[in-house]
Amino acid sequence: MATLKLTDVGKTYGGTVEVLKDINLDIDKGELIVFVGPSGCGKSTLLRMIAGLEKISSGSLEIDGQLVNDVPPAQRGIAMVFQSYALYPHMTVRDNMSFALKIAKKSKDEIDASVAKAAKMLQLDPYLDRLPKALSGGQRQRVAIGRSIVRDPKVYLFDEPLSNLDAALRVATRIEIAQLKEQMPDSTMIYVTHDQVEAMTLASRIVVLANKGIAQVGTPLELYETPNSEFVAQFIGSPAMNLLPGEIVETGDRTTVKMTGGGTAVSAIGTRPEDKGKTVNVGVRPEDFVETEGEHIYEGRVDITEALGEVTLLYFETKSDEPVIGKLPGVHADLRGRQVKLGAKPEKVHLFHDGRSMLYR
Ligand SMILES: Nc1ncnc2c1ncn2[C@@H]1O[C@H](COP(=O)(O)OP(=O)(O)OP(=O)(O)O)[C@@H](O)[C@H]1O
Repeated sequence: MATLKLTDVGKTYGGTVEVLKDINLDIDKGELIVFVGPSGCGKSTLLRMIAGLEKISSGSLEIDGQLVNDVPPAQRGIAMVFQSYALYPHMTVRDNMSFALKIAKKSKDEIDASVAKAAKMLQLDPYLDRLPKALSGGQRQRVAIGRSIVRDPKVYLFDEPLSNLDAALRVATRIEIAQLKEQMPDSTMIYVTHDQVEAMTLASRIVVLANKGIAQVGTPLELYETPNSEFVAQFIGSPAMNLLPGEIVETGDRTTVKMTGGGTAVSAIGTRPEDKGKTVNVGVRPEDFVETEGEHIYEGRVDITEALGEVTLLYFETKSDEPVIGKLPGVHADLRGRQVKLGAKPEKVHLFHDGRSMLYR
């Protein structure tokens, strides 16, 4: 349905507090874009500017090629779903879902057809005559989503829609949102969340916001496999990517790093002759460590094990404050106290210089 184009978008509150600057982003029709980033980085502000609930301080926002900076929210063809469902408590589910269409003076037949279609998509048929208080949190959120679907908006905006739900309901409702998206392949959706799993599973592309701007945009796997900075590397993935210091001793198609703590890392990221001698952080994801007899990136003792059922987290002893964490499938409580040497495949060894990935120079 709709494309969005943000050009040099910025937001300053009260003329002095700059929250966002130079946001450039093209969103294609049918995409589900997820905004993530540390608390206070401006995710909700950006969403609210797109919705028209917050004024855009600088730059331009186009929806389907039309400049909408000064178009009021109701005329942008956008529907927003909040974490608080904001349902009318005295109205039935049916009336809640019909309300906007009644205000828009649609015919009864049209309203009934739209509500029936949305109710079917969201499996709300059995609850249409109930009041919101007789629904679970997940069902209420589905009604809130249903209320936006009946309006057939060009763009759906979700501001942490699942954050009031308990863990099990979050999972169930997340899957429903994914199914809903499949049923509406052309709808454009933008979704703000704190939850890594929601971001990784729902997004066609993730936008990582930090330091007033966009740190990186990419598919979930692009961000996971080729983060452009230490920040993104450590923000996406849990536990975070390990970073261990070292110095480049050999450049070329493959790069060899002498580790400060002893040992050697080989990365498949290529470097130029002038990179020799540069200090770097070697990045390895917890699940990419393998025990080795040969060249190692880390050598030390397993300090603590955390068996989570499907995986065990291994916390290795370190001399610095930076933790070194490994992740193994299955239960391995017996590894505590063991002395290990860890390596990783060169394809899994990231290199960062001055906080930036050497892959992106
Ligand atoms: N009306 C306002 N006036 C002044 N500053 C504001 C206003 N609204 C938000 N801010 C500030 O703008 C920044 C971004 O807020 P925003 O709510 O967009 O962040 P967020 O990334 O959504 O945060 P969280 O993840 O905690 O919800 C914050 O530092 C916040 O204090």
